[in-house]
Amino acid sequence: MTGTPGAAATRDGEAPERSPPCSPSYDLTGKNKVVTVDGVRVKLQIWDTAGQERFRSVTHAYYRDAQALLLLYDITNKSSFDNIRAWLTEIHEYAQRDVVIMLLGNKADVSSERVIRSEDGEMLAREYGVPFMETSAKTGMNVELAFLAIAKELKYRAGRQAEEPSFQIRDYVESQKKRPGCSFL
Ligand SMILES: Nc1nc2c(ncn2[C@@H]2O[C@H](COP(=O)(O)OP(=O)(O)OP(=O)(O)O)[C@@H](O)[C@H]2O)c(=O)[nH]1
Repeated sequence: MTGTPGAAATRDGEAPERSPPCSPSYDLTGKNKVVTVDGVRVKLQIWDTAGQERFRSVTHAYYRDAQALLLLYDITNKSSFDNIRAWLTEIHEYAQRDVVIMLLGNKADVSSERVIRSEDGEMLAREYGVPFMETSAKTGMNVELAFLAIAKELKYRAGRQAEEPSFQIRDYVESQKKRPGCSFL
């Protein structure tokens, strides 16, 4: 799932299935996930696209109707990071205009093999105006937060009341995310 829309989330509907990755302890791309946001259960249907080696063979139908796309790169793999721009261009062309996009730099636990600095991820995210954080499917760092932030955004959009203060997903992620190297995950 690296260098690709790692997970596309819709709140309901049909979606292609794909086996989840086996070894990491936390699954970024399980099929369904229910997240409780302010007492409301938001069901996310999640599907994983092919990896970078199959870049461009992914049918647009995979993400055309998605309400949210998690774009993952691997912090130990430069080409996965370089692919993100191409994906953002694709998404701009084919995805829903108001799709929620989040950029994730995964494998944050393997700092010894890091080739992409956090700042590079942050800069790219800023350029495209999307929230960013580093994650680890192995330790679970920021994994729940990624889904919670998406669920909060989708819930906010679905039930927005005029007097309700607006939910800013980027501010929320910045305030909640853990940085690699922090002793508390
Ligand atoms: N250390 C570490 N390993 C990870 C992490 N996430 C995935 N891996 C490992 O990286 C390898 C590839 O994981 P996948 O999730 O299959 O990668 P992928 O990019 O989805 O692969 P394709 O979608 O099939 O191209 C596996 O050996 C995983 O166990 C992580 O956060 N930390």
